[in-house]
Amino acid sequence: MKLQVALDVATLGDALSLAYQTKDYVDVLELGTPLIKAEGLSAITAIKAAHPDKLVFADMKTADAGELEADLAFSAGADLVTVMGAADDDTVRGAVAAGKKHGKDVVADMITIVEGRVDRIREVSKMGVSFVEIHAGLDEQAKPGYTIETLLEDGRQAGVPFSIAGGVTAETIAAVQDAEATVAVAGGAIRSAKDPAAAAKALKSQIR
Ligand SMILES: O=C(CO)[C@H](O)[C@H](O)COP(=O)(O)O
Repeated sequence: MKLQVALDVATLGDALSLAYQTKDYVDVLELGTPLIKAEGLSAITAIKAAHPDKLVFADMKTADAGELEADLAFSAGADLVTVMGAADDDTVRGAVAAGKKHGKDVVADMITIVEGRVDRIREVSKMGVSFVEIHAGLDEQAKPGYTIETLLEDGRQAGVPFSIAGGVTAETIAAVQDAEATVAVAGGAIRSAKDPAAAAKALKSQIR
């Protein structure tokens, strides 16, 4: 299982700093959606230039114009780009077409889909995405009673490659691996730690 750090910060300076602190322990550097909105696609280019040996994940969360938006992100240097799993099928297929053109990967972000998530995961997988991100966003996580277990259960059922995002911590990462996720995404557990490098190292050390 790979470890992905979500650089959920609002400035390129903060993103470069967090990436630098955690680079020895993570496989994938994710530019969070707010970062891309704040700094633009050139932030993707800057992170890739600083870390050419890492996979750079642009969390575009594209909801329309899939081919155009994915093409822009890949052209800026992204290795992986997200499209909303809830988007129109043609949006997903468009993003996949851009991925094929660049020889890179498209990930369907299943955020906001709760009911019928496993069915939609299987549908988008047939459209050619490389894997799905089973994801509870920050707002969903803040609701009372949220547990990562609902994400893991859908991953076990889906029968396709998946990542997990939404509350991956030192306490939950072992369960994420047991569910056979291909990638664990950690944002707050690293970003909000007193020592982000130590937090990333602690997560990585639990990956078998
Ligand atoms: O994409 C995101 C929000 O839309 C976050 O990067 C992702 O949810 C990470 O969450 P956490 O901070 O719980 O690890």
